Amino acid sequence: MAENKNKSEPRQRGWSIADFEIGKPLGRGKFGRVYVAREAKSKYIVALKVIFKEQIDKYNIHHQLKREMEIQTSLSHPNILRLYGWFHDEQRVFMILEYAHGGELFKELRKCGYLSEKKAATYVASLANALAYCHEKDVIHRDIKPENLLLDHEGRLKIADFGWSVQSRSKRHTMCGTLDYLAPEMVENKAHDYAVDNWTLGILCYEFLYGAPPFEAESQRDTFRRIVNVDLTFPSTPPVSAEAKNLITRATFGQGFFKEAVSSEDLGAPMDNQECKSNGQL
Ligand SMILES: CCc1cccc(CC)c1NC(=O)n1cc2c(c1)/C(=N\C(=O)c1ccc(N3CCN(C)CC3)cc1)N=N2
Repeated sequence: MAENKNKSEPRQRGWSIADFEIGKPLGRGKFGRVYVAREAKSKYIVALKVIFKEQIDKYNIHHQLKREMEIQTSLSHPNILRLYGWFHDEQRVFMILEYAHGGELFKELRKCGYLSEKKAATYVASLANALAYCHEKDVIHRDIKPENLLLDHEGRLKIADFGWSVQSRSKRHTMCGTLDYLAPEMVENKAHDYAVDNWTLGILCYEFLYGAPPFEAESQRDTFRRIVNVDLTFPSTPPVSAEAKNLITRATFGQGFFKEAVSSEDLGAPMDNQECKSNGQL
């Protein structure tokens, strides 16, 4: 992001809309629009997300927006869209986002119908790396879908829109002493926290390779039923390797596998009682 000519001097004042030349609109979400913009001094290209405060009040999304900005500013990974900073005026909140020149991944998917295994594998690997990074920082995105994936000028995948992400409660999940007396839902709860994103990896891999998500159905009710029954079928075309099908199966059916395989490191290493007492946390 733009820095003062004199690198050593931190920016004296916050950003304001006067610092930016606003370009064409890139899209609109439920709560605001995103424009391509250029920082006037450095000519650095960014995406400026504009959210009207009356929308924030109307939908009561102060906490969600605050959480989105805190989480996304704390993340720095090649496959996660950067949030460089933010500012506000009387009516609006502005988020200064990394500009992804390649646009939305789902448009590429809709244009091609489905992707080659090589390209799908590249995207799934990027997603897995980004999600592993998020999970190490106790962040769960929870809304990974093609519409929230962008491409940079080199075609590199960028996860955007952390509006539904949460900071997992894992700190309080660090187990004190033995797991032996914990109820299944406690043991599974922590493991399931992250599994929601891991499940999505399998769904997206399927959609990259077949052009549609695996549990699509006429009605939401039928989709729900297919998901809970993990009603996973592989069409005969396009041809997909056994390895790819295995990855999808393990990421979805793997839920059962995942539960059985939950081990202590998934739950945060047990702390000895002394540390627990000092932290006063479960
Ligand atoms: C408000 C819009 C919105 C709603 C909900 C979720 C999201 C995250 C994806 C967003 N977008 C968002 O936050 N965005 C943050 C962003 C961002 C969107 C973005 N780029 C683009 O949207 C874009 C679109 C098309 C494009 N071209 C299409 C035609 N091609 C020939 C040339 C390239 C080039 C760039 N860069 N940072």
